[in-house]
Amino acid sequence: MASSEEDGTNGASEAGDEKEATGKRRRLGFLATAWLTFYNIAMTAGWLVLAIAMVRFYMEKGTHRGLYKSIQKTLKFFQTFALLEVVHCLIGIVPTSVLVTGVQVSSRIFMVWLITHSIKPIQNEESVVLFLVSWTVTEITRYSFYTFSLLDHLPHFIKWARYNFFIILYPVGVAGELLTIYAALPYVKKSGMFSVRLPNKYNVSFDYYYFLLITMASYIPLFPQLYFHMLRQRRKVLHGEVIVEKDD
Ligand SMILES: CCCCCCCCCCCCC/C=C/C(=O)SCCNC(=O)CCNC(=O)[C@H](O)C(C)(C)COP(=O)(O)OP(=O)(O)OC[C@H]1O[C@@H](n2cnc3c(N)ncnc32)[C@H](O)[C@@H]1OP(=O)(O)O
Repeated sequence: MASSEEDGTNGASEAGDEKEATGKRRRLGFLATAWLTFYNIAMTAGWLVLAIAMVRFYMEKGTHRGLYKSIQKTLKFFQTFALLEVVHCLIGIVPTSVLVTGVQVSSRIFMVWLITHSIKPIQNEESVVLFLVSWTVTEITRYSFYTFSLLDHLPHFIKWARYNFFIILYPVGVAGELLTIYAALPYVKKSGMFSVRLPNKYNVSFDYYYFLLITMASYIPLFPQLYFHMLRQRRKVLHGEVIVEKDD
């Protein structure tokens, strides 16, 4: 292998990467780096456990029916734990927008707790498998990307996967979520769950059925914002474009 004196490039670029990585670590500080490394390893492991459990269930049962019930505890724990990512943004230990992360995490928490946990008749819909598989592949990729980045040993495939898988997985996952909410509408309308009717002493009414319709409509303006954010990140990381993010 040519020595750095001969080509003057390998050594310089490697030194530059090392300096940038060290700078990033220094910028974060030891405690933040240690916490984020632990957090990302734990989340990678959690979503890997979920992936293995889903594959084993399907191989043993040959059907998706009952799959959600078999993995719901793991899903609820690790997806709820992801709320910490909003805190990471708020305290500034990750450079992500609070708004972007907040919308992403709230949509997941909404799907896990206010849809699939709360509306049992839709737990065996194929659309649930659609978003579960999308989420799982995405999160294993994303958290392992963060882990390897913090450890300064980022495999090229992980970096490539982080900024390419979402191109397909994001729309597929959103389709799964919207189809699941749509499948829940008849039950929500008939049961009147989570709704408050007039007259009541507070003189306030709330209809969960119409709330779900509004939530589905909110995907139209909100999802493209997240998707374009990822495309900007992709251009920045894979093509070295300098992206000046407007202050979110
Ligand atoms: C009450 C009802 C509410 C309902 C709300 C409805 C809203 C509906 C609209 C929204 C619909 C979305 C539905 C979601 C569906 C799916 O997720 S389907 C599955 C596929 N999904 C994806 O591919 C998206 C995955 N999500 C993300 O990537 C993130 O959540 C993100 C916030 C969208 C983008 O992440 P971001 O962090 O901005 O990009 P990165 O390039 O990964 O990171 C930027 C920099 O930050 C560093 N960083 C971030 N987190 C960490 C961490 N944990 N540890 C260490 N470092 C971290 C990262 O390293 C980058 O650093 P730099 O390299 O220095 O930039």
